[in-house]
Amino acid sequence: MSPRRLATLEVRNVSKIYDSGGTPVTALASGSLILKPGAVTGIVGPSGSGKTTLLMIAGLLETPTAGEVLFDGKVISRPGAKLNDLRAFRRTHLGFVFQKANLIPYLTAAENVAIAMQINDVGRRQAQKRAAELLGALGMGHRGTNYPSQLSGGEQQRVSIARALANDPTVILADEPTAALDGTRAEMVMKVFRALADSRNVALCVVTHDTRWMKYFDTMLELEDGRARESPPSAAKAHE
Ligand SMILES: Nc1ncnc2c1ncn2[C@@H]1O[C@H](COP(=O)(O)OP(=O)(O)OP(=O)(O)O)[C@@H](O)[C@H]1O
Repeated sequence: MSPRRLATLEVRNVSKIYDSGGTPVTALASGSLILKPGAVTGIVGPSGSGKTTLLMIAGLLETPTAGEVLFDGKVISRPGAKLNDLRAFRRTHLGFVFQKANLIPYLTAAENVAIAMQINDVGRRQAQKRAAELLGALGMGHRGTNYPSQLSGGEQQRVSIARALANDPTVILADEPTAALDGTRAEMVMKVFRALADSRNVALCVVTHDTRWMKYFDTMLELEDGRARESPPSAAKAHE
């Protein structure tokens, strides 16, 4: 595995308009993000305000209708970009955590993490060793041989975080990662994210409805009707 690059991912003035059966739907009128090493950025806002759309554009899973995405100062995505060509870049530099852990049911926890490295050409032995280390760091070292169905929702989510970390990403993008968890497990996930930023310099971006988590954010972006506005995390109080 090549050593991780510390770099900033910047989403600059993007918008997204979908064609819904001939009718244009503005999912995101305007948004910008700067994800720096060691910083946790929260994206908050009501349902339908464009949070996931912005995250998908940042994660190179959607192209913007206007604007651009830069990594380390170089443009990597813009309108019409071929996202398939960015697959290798995504696998190397980005990690994703979703609301549902989406683990492969017939693989153990350790195999679910290792396979993310093996598809990046890491040998089986090395992948298994690192999978065990990552699960251990997330308090899941004793559950590596369990299948997803044998794990609680919070445990599955920790496995999915280990999987997101497998290739030592520069940036982790998380979409409602705590929405399916109870309070204690949700808080644990947020603490893990904060620790990843603090101790490993990962740049984190977390989409959430839950303003309880603003204490973990360095920067917060509020979306309303597809428009983004940066505010200090303390301003999230207004949502409560
Ligand atoms: N592929 C698509 N085609 C058409 N409209 C879409 C598409 N994806 C999203 N939208 C619309 O764009 C708007 C923003 O969606 P988005 O999922 O980004 O919002 P969100 O803030 O993440 O919502 P939630 O909190 O409910 O997940 C919504 O009105 C949605 O219906």
